[in-house]
Amino acid sequence: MTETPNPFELDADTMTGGMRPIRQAVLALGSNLGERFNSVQGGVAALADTPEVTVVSVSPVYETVPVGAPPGSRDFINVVVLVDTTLTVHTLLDRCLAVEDAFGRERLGKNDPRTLDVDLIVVGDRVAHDDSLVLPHPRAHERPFVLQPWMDIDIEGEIPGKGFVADLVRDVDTSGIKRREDLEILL
Ligand SMILES: Nc1ncnc2c1ncn2[C@@H]1O[C@H](COP(=O)(O)OP(=O)(O)OP(=O)(O)O)[C@@H](O)[C@H]1O
Ligand SMILES: Nc1nc2c(c(=O)[nH]1)N=C(CO)CN2
Repeated sequence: MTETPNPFELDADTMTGGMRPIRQAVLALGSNLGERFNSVQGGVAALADTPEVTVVSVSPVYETVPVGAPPGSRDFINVVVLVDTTLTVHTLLDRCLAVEDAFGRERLGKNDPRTLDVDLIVVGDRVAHDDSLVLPHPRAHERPFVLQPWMDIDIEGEIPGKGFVADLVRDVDTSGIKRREDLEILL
């Protein structure tokens, strides 16, 4: 006889069946080398194509003065993306790195010009601190090119341990970031 499972009853199978919670993650994409907008557009499309990742929202496009980059570096194109995901944080990071590679990312010196950078800013309230991953991203709270686009699409955004994005953005200099009304990421 087959039994209809009771969805309200948690049994051992339910607990060990590999189900993972859906978390909202915030990702920041940037490019200051090559076809900057095309790389960011392609990066967002590749994330949207990822199993177990649903893109919920994409920010307006910003052109931003490079922060901490070698002299002569070109301005960045930056966007922020909100996703829902059941991937583990390390699988999500691996996917971000693979998307960077697919768009010709070369890993040269710190902050050297790059075709595509995909950073994990927060993943739910997960905290991580290992060799490959730090969450929340340790510099996001001081980066206008992350905070402003994030606030545009998530007025209640928060960096655990740092505060609300709407408050943090008031403490940074946003004079180096300009919205590109002529550009829009399409899904
Ligand atoms: N939250 C995170 N998001 C993305 N990469 C991270 C994160 N935490 C740690 N890393 C590690 O950082 C490594 C180097 O990343 P990358 O060279 O893209 O740094 P960056 O984006 O240039 O600089 P920054 O970390 O200041 O944004 C990655 O291989 C990854 O393992
Ligand atoms: N404007 C801007 N500056 C940066 C950026 C970026 O995406 N935009 N990324 C960096 C390292 O991730 C370092 N500096």
